[in-house]
Amino acid sequence: MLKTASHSQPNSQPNSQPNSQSDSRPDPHGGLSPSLLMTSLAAPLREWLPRQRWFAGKGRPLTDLSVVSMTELHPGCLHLLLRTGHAGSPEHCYQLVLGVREELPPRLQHAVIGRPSAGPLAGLSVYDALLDPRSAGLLLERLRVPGAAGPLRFERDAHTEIPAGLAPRLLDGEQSNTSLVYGDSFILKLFRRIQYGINPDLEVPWALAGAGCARVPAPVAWFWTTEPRRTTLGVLQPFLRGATDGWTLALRSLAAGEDFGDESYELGRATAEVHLALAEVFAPGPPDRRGDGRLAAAMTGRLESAARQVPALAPYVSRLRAAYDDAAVSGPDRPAQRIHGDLHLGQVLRAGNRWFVIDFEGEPARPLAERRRVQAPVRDVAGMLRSFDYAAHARRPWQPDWAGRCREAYCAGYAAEAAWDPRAEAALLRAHETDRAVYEALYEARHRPDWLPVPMAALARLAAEA
Ligand SMILES: Nc1ncnc2c1ncn2[C@@H]1O[C@H](COP(=O)(O)OP(=O)(O)O)[C@@H](O)[C@H]1O
Ligand SMILES: O=P(O)(O)O[C@H]1O[C@H](CO)[C@@H](O[C@H]2O[C@H](CO)[C@@H](O)[C@H](O)[C@H]2O)[C@H](O)[C@H]1O
Repeated sequence: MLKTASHSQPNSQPNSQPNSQSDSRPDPHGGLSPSLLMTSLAAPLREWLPRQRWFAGKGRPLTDLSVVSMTELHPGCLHLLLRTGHAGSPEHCYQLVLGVREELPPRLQHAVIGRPSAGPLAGLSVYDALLDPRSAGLLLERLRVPGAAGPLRFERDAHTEIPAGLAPRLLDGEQSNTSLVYGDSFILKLFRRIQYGINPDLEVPWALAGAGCARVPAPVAWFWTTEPRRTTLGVLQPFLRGATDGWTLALRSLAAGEDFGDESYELGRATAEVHLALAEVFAPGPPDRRGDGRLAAAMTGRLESAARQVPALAPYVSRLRAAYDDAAVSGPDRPAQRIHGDLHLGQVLRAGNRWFVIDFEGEPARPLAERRRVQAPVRDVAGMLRSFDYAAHARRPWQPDWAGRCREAYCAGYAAEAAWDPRAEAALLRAHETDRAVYEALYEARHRPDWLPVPMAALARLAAEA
């Protein structure tokens, strides 16, 4: 049984055994060194990367591109961890699965990355192999039959049956990562922007499943790399067939002029249930001691850093600081605990009449260590409240009353389950909402500049009220 792997003891070495899929040939890359590979790939990748939704360096010239690790998954299919650098910014690392063919058939034209004009791949077609059903199928096979390929390790929960040959399809829609759905039975999420270490999107659902929390789909297989250090790369979990995400449901409700109060109330209950389970399985931390000003200082630091990257924030900085200072008053110092960390309507799925919570990665722009830290549970509440505001903005004209009713109902549902009401901690909630909107401004500026006005409108409001 492989259940002892990366989850229950995230800092221990896993038990994976090489199997028949492991590369046993003396030179798995056929003489292709990473630097030689980049003589072919640098030019097409410079064009292609900035067009990807998950690429966090939009609008900033790419100064460096280098290979962190390179593994042949099967002939003509390379797994890459790629380091990117931008002048004056920290480096990022991305996961790519590249296919190489002489000619791309028409059905794969949408996956093309480029046709290198130099180096060992000159004249060949390079493409995103996750869009190729053959490579996607072979990836599932790797997970089904645990083992190693170069530095990559594939593991699974031996108790869950994963049938062979499930047909893959790429999940369409807006995503920060890339997900493949297999036979409507499983969904594999490949993390695109990689931060070294165990990803909370594997760690947290695994722990919650172990504690019997039925609000979260449990991981059934996963893969990770040993290079440059142990890092989660992808997670397979059951696909909730026929589920609809909260964002889609909220927009439908707005379009139909309907109330979303009952749904919001149930969502509040589901959030509290997950929080209670998290408090049970992960050790709590010392409360945010608001009185000592550390919380306000941390939020102010994030605001100032975001304002350096998003100039539109600058006019609001001094007023927004006041919202943080307001929170730095004495109040119930609730213990900090592991939370979702990036809770919004896109992270909740309703299947049947039940809400599920997914995507425990936390805010992708934050350092991994920070995302795995204990935080105030009110932060997740603030995230969802912001999401009602996003939905209300997505429908013209802006519908603040709809959002207001959702907020009240959501908090009431949370209070019914958690036995404390987030609304009773108004200043703290407001500070977290502001901090969250600052994060959103940074996220939108980097990934979806057209959406920047939504968090900016909230920040203008919050600043005016401060
Ligand atoms: N277990 C699941 N069952 C059904 N759909 C899922 C499941 N997990 C994720 N999804 C779908 O995939 C989308 C993206 O998943 P998510 O984990 O939020 O990825 P990302 O972090 O890349 O945004 C979700 O909005 C949802 O529509
Ligand atoms: O991709 P993730 O789900 O990990 O989260 C990131 O992308 C989200 C957008 O897809 C972003 O969420 C923001 O936009 C949503 C509407 O599309 C809205 O419901 C959220 O409230 C808002 O924060 C999220 O912040 C980001 O981390």
